[in-house]
Amino acid sequence: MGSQAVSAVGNAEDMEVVAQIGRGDSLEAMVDAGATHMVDLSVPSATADNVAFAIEHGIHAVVGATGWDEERLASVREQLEAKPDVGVLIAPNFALGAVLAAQFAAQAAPYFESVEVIEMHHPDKVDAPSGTADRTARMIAEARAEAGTAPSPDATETDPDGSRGAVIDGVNVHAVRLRGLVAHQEVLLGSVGEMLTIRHDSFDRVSFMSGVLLGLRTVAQRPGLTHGLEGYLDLGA
Ligand SMILES: NC(=O)C1=CN([C@@H]2O[C@H](COP(=O)(O)OP(=O)(O)OC[C@H]3O[C@@H](n4cnc5c(N)ncnc54)[C@H](OP(=O)(O)O)[C@@H]3O)[C@@H](O)[C@H]2O)C=CC1
Ligand SMILES: O=C(O)C1=N[C@H](C(=O)O)C[C@H](O)C1
Repeated sequence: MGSQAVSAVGNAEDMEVVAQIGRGDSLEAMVDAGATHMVDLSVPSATADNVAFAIEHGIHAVVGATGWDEERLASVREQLEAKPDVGVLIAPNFALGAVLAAQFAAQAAPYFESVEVIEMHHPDKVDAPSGTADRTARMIAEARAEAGTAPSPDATETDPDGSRGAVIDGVNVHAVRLRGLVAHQEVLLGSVGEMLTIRHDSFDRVSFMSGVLLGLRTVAQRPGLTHGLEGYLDLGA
């Protein structure tokens, strides 16, 4: 993702790559190079420190790396209080279709008795479930709670090996890791006699790059923390 982003930014007429940082490199290289924006596509164990450094140095941050829970997001909001002009976008998924699919799933979720999320990725991915699935499950749970929808029915009494997946805010999330895959997600919504499937597929990592560029072009005009690329899109109510 980092290499793809460097190419995408390098090919954009209104942007310039001034520094490329990998594991073991000093973040000071960004400051020395006069960077105004940072794209973080590192790993869950590194991303929070990278963002803290960017905020401290007044650098706008577009973040695609996963590993952002409520506690970390709250910490970013707190750091931004001292830097009110700095913008941070934390986007679990930069692909437009994935952003829309999560929105559609949340919209549909209150109308079905059951809902579960299945995310499918390449086996080199270090985190499970995906940031996208985590975010989708939370959006679904919020929509169902607001509508007063009952929890999905589930008569399971024994599951010693975790076959029912992770449960995020009451929504079961299943993670598949398979060679050949890139990034895919299905939300299954069921009621008696019917099922709606909302599926998105990223077949190539190029699918994420227009979102990275949109983030870079917008983040400075949106001080504070934005969680999810949908915050920069006009998707209606
Ligand atoms: N938001 C989105 O749309 C998308 C987000 N992602 C997320 O982006 C992240 C990267 O994905 P991907 O490129 O597939 O993963 P990779 O593992 O291929 O790349 C991660 C890179 O980060 C480097 N790295 C590790 N630690 C640090 C550090 N402290 N500082 C700087 N760089 C570091 C790694 O270096 P080394 O090789 O030396 O370990 C590696 O080059 C993941 O969290 C993934 O979930 C991925 C796709 C889309
Ligand atoms: O690691 C990946 O590949 C991806 N990571 C992000 C996630 O965890 O949601 C986005 C996309 O699914 C690809």
